[in-house]
Amino acid sequence: MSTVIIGAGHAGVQAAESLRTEGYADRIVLLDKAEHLPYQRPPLSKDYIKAGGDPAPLPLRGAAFYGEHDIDLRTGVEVVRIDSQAQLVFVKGGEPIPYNELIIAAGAEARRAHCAGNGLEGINYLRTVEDAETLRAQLDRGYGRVVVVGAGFIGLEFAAVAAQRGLDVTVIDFAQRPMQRVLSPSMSDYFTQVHTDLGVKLHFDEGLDHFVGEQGRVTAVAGTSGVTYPCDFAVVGLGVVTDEDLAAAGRIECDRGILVDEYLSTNVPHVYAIGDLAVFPSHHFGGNLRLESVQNATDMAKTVAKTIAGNPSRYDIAPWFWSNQGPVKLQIAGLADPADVVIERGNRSTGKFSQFLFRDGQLVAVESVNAPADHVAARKLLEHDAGITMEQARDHDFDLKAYARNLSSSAMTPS
Ligand SMILES: Cc1cc2nc3c(=O)[nH]c(=O)nc-3n(C[C@H](O)[C@H](O)[C@H](O)COP(=O)(O)OP(=O)(O)OC[C@H]3O[C@@H](n4cnc5c(N)ncnc54)[C@H](O)[C@@H]3O)c2cc1C
Repeated sequence: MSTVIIGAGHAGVQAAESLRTEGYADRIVLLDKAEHLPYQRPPLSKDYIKAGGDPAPLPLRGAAFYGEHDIDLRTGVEVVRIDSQAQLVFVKGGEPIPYNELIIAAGAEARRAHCAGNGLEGINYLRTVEDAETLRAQLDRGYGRVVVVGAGFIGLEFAAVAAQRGLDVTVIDFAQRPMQRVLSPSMSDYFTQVHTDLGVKLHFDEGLDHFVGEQGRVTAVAGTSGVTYPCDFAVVGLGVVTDEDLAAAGRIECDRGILVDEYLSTNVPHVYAIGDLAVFPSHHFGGNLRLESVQNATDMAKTVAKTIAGNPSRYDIAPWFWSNQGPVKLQIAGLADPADVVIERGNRSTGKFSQFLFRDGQLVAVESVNAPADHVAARKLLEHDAGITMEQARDHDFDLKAYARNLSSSAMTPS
């Protein structure tokens, strides 16, 4: 008997560990096409590219961990095909590997810019440690102009570091405001100010039209408004795409990711999908959802491990996320919608506050700025479906921490 895991990222490594924690005693084979010891991605747009940042990517687990847990980690091994009838995975240049249970945890790739000039030198993405190394080398010069395409989390995290390191930073996005897809409008406004204070020039309603180059290297980014932004290099942060080919060839259903049910099972028996590539039914969202976060990857991994170890478990967790941008640690619990009613606690002028978001009178999300205690309390509330009322949120004497503490406790660790 064996479980094969495709992808040794946050989801795959956690799944392997959790299988052992849950008492799974059979063989675990963990495959990754990257050559590295599996590493953490979030620092790549944060501490790793700061001045004097970590010399090497932070490993997800120490090198000894895999042997100690009898996990057969094979790096530099790319899965090229799944035969779900014969229960085999085919790898590049190697023998097919049989499985009894298969977990697909292959993550996602940075979405490429499809426009004229996209093959020029100096156009960068930020997903892997190789990408981060290239960018770090540019940042180490400590000067120059960079244009960031995309005001999402990764683009803005990079922009903040680059500005703090003395570069001239411009960000363009076809959206109307920073992190539009995931933040309330008033929190976006706050981040506009944060980045402006750092010296970042933000241009919204400005799509990427094409890249301009000389002698094979990018020299400017042309926006859809007709304005051209000169640069020495560019960073593209347009989100991610999942590789559906691998799954589709194995007759596994996909729709902008691999479709799973609440047990994280695909339509094919004994095949599960977790992490960035899994599209799952969410009662917190009220529909199908695909999330790109460490919380989602690790919690899905823990859930699927329980099921495979003989304790079928549903995945139904209130999502949470964090992002570091300049002086701000943003933490989000739940999922915001632009139409939500916002109640602010704390004072944004102090740089430490939270926004409580209500939909139809129910608490649905909390966005916290440098307020980790609020975030931890919010996660507890949302996890227990024990939202506070709008009156309580407005009442600054209401003791949120005490209220959350009194809810039956569950394992929670602030990131
Ligand atoms: C720069 C950056 C900053 C981020 N910051 C944050 C943050 O602050 N907070 C947060 O919550 N999230 C953050 N994220 C998102 C978070 O890192 C992802 O949600 C998380 O990595 C998803 O884990 P995963 O295991 O699903 O995918 P991944 O971590 O992408 O792992 C997938 C693995 O599968 C391997 N693989 C793919 N295809 C194959 C194949 N065919 N054969 C073998 N191996 C394969 C890949 O090499 C990879 O190692 C950040 C991401 C990036 C890139």
